[in-house]
Amino acid sequence: MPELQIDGNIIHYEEHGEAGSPPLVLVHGLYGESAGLAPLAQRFARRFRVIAPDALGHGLSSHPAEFGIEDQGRVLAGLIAALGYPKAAILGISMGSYLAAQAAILEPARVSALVLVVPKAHGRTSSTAAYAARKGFDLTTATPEETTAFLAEVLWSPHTSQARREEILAAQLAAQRVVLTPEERATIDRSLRGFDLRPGLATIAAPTLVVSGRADGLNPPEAGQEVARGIPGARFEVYEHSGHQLASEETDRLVEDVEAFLQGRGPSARLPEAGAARERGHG
Ligand SMILES: O=C(O)CCC(=O)CC(=O)O
Repeated sequence: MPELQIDGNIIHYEEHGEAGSPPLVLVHGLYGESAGLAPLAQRFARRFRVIAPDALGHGLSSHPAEFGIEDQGRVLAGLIAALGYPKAAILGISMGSYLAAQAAILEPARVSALVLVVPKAHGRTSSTAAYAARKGFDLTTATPEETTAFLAEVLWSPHTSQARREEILAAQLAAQRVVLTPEERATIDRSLRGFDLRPGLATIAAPTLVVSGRADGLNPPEAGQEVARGIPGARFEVYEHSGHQLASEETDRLVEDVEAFLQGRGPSARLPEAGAARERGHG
């Protein structure tokens, strides 16, 4: 499994699709990892070279004792560079959208386009921690099964059938390679405390598509709209049948919308010299 050293940390990533296709970095959500996005990555792989990293503190990447979303943003930009691309599109889901936007703010030259799915611009904590605190649920000690079952209420829209919920849950749990310890979960929670993208949003030059789910109980459409309003020229879509987790037919729509949105943005050719470095990185 490929990995690279970025800013002194090991970053594990998966790749899907043809090596010569335009690059698309796919970033997972809170407590997630790249493997959980494999079904989506494979769909984007028809048109893109999909690079799906495990973010810092997640999956098989390094688990530093402390980090923040600025570190995560730099890692995403560093990964694009280390793979030999001058720039790449980034699609982030939920927490992944915070990290993607942060990368575009800190390293604008590395980001050709942004797709922010169920984002928010700021928070005293993660939306999940805020929700859990309201309900008196301890996220740090709960098992992945307990957490997902607990979050089902806000993750899925009323349109998502019970069968579909169980299917998604089973796939997510099956894709989990690393079960986070309570300390690791607490570190991830701390990494999102007090984050505020608002001052940087106006500096984002990359063409941006923002997608919210109408029934999202974690990051509602108003949160997505705030993000879209802050980014010059951003396009904002609300998917009517989705919650925080996109409905299956609206996952199809996301793939189509993103393909259409990114089409014509210009593939980012790989730099020859950095491409050589990449081969070494694989070794
Ligand atoms: O709690 C947050 O702020 C982000 C939640 C998240 O990333 C959940 C997910 O979609 O994996």
